[in-house]
Amino acid sequence: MSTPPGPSGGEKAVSKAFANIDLDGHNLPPSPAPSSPRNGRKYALATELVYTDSKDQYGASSIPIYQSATFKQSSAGGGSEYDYTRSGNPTRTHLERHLAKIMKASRALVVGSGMGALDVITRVLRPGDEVITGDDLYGGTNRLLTYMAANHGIIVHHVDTTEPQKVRDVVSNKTAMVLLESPTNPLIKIVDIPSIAKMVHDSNAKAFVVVDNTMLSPMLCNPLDLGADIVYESGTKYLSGHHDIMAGVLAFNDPAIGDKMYFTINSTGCGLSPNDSFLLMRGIKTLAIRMEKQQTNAQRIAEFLEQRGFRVRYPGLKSHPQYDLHWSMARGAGAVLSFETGDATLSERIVEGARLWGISVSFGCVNSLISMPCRMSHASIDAKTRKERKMPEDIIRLCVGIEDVDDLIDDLSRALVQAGAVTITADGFHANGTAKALAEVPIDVSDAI
Ligand SMILES: Cc1ncc(COP(=O)(O)O)c(C=O)c1O
Ligand SMILES: N[C@@H](CCSC[C@H](N)C(=O)O)C(=O)O
Repeated sequence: MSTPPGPSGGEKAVSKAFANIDLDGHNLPPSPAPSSPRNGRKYALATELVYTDSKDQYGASSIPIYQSATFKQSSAGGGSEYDYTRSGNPTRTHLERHLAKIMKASRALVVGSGMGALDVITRVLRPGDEVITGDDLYGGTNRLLTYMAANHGIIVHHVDTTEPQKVRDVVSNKTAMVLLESPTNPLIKIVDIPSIAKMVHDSNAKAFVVVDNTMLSPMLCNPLDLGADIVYESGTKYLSGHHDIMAGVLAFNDPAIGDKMYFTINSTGCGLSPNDSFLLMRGIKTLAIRMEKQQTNAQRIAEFLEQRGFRVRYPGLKSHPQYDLHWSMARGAGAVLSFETGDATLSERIVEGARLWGISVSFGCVNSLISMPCRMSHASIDAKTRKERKMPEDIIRLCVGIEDVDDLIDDLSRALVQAGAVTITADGFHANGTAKALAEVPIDVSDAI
């Protein structure tokens, strides 16, 4: 891995912008609230999400959109806090400081998409470096790593990250990065982040442990507290919450990592635009209330499907084989669940029969979505690899929104009946055929490669 270049124009402007350190050692003001009210108690995250302060000349209660590419300097020597929006912009900085606070990081940076965030992170890799990652991971992540392996000389090991021993077996002094998702997308497998992070750091102090926290958001999990060096997420999902922007977020505690990532963002020009920074900032304020409602709905729907005899993957269900592990790391189960029918054509009929549930990729939005990952979000993983990784072609993913849960259940029930996935009985209806047979076999999270 390369060492970061020394600061030049743009970096100087940003280090100036990060000159204030709060009581917790965060380089954060003016955006966030003070870390604790007068009695010394920490503010709850729901409070921190909403509260922001700024030095705006008119006291604007929401951050103004500094829709300007350039900033006038007071002298020929430049040196003002901002000079050019690719290098830094007040709206983006406000958002980054707010995110650092809520992600419990010393620094956060924002870019144009979740994949953009991973691109920034993986630019530290050099030919010959090795990356260890999961066998169930988001299709776009798999695609980027495959591209890097084919074109940039990176060696990628896909292992079952639900078993830390499998990671241990491949860690070496060539390991530059261990990339984890938990829960995984779409098999909802849980990864023991603290054990893997400790083991990786003990084996190779130079390796970065990177966690994609998109499925939980900072509302439910802080991977930096669990031992990760870098956390990133797609701001397109829960953080913004309305599927009206694309964004990516990165956060770290080590200033050297932050400088390296900032250098890449400034060099490649992928920083989030002022307008999208404003929208992401607005979305974040309602994260707590959205997530609370979404996961309450998700829990009801997961229980409904399980009671009706389907095999359901959701960490809010006691039947999830890694229930305890999940709750040792997270404050909630999130709002993405998947279930199987054992028959891809049947799944297709269910998905197409839903009306309230939009057939759409993505998750974390206020609207409920239904999809077939193997044909949609994970279609970029070829069929042979999906088979090797034991990804069920019939799996249906539900991304639960904030609608009335009974309406969602009604709509899903109608789709299940219409598709012929259930048999109507005196006490309601129950999964039949392949779905029923599948549910009799408990989920084995380590059944992939
Ligand atoms: C787990 C996960 N990580 C990263 C991404 C990439 O985010 P984006 O679509 O914002 O690039 C996605 C979805 O796209 C995802 O599901
Ligand atoms: N066509 C897109 C698919 C995006 S999937 C978005 C999201 N991460 C999800 O899991 O639904 C692509 O090729 O990337």
